Amino acid sequence: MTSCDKDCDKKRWDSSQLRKYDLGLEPIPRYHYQDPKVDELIKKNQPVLITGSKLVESALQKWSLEYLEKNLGKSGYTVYLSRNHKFKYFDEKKMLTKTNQKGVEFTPISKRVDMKVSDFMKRLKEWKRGEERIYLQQPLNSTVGPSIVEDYMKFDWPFVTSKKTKHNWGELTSNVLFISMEGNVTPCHYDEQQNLFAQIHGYKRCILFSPDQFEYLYPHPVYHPHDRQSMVDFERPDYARFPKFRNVRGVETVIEPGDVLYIPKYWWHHVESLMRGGPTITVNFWYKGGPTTLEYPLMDHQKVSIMRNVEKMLLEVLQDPKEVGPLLRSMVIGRYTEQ
Ligand SMILES: O=C(O)CCC(=O)C(=O)O
Ligand SMILES: [Fe+2]
Repeated sequence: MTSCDKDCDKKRWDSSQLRKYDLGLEPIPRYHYQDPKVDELIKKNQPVLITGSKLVESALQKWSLEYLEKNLGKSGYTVYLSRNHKFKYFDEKKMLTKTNQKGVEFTPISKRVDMKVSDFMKRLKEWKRGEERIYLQQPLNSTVGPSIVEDYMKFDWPFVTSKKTKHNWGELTSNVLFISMEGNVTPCHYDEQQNLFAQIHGYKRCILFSPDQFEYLYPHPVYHPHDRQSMVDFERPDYARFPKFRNVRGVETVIEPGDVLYIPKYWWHHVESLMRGGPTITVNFWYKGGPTTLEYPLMDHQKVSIMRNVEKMLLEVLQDPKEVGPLLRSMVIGRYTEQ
């Protein structure tokens, strides 16, 4: 990764702003948006950092915190609160409640609240060490004000639509707006959609792992509220429990305003707003995967999808998440394992 420790015209960030992990990482390739290598990589479902595109140019200079506060509108926005710097996503529908007996007993470490943008911005500005950290994550919808609609319409839609068409993606499902405090971390997880991740303000470090790293990253069971998230805490890996994590291999980059990172579906990603780098603003473009043809040998993400379906089916027939593990163990241990 090109750090800006030295030899940079303008020192934008340095490696002391990156959190430290014991991981084997290579750089993510970066190419100008007109370089044919971009589409070669996307075709192969490989990540690529796309530079020089005009995708969110209409927002680049304009979308300051003040502008967004003034123009996002008065409705409530989804904000996560966390006691530490980690914002590990959880699916409330998978939590055990009176009306959901199939759910898992679980106490989330972060909270989801509805907040007016002005309250969020006030907390962001006045935040002091020791207070809960905050992270706004909300799909852009029709309640945003007219100026934001205008900026949005001026995004380079021909650019993203040509990617969608060329690579046979499905429909655009959402554009999530992320407004983060410096130092916030979205821990390692994968999504089931294609993602063009467009940086608008500040710097984010993105660490990605291929779907073939499944067994090194130990995802929570599918029925768990932390479905699609790694169980490994990158800062204090429990190697006794997750021994294969020592062998995980990934790629990384730091994105800056104007950069667009292609995060292929089922690729794991860990995202951190650089420490002491100020707040960050990102908009993603999430596209459905599109139709898949079953060609053999299967691709690694297709195997992950098969595993997800097996887990879902077992819960469906067993009706109790506690029974899924024992059944899988008695099916596999000693029969499909060496021991
Ligand atoms: O920017 C972040 O913190 C997380 C982004 C992410 O996970 C996504 O766009 O899928
Ligand atoms: Fe994600």
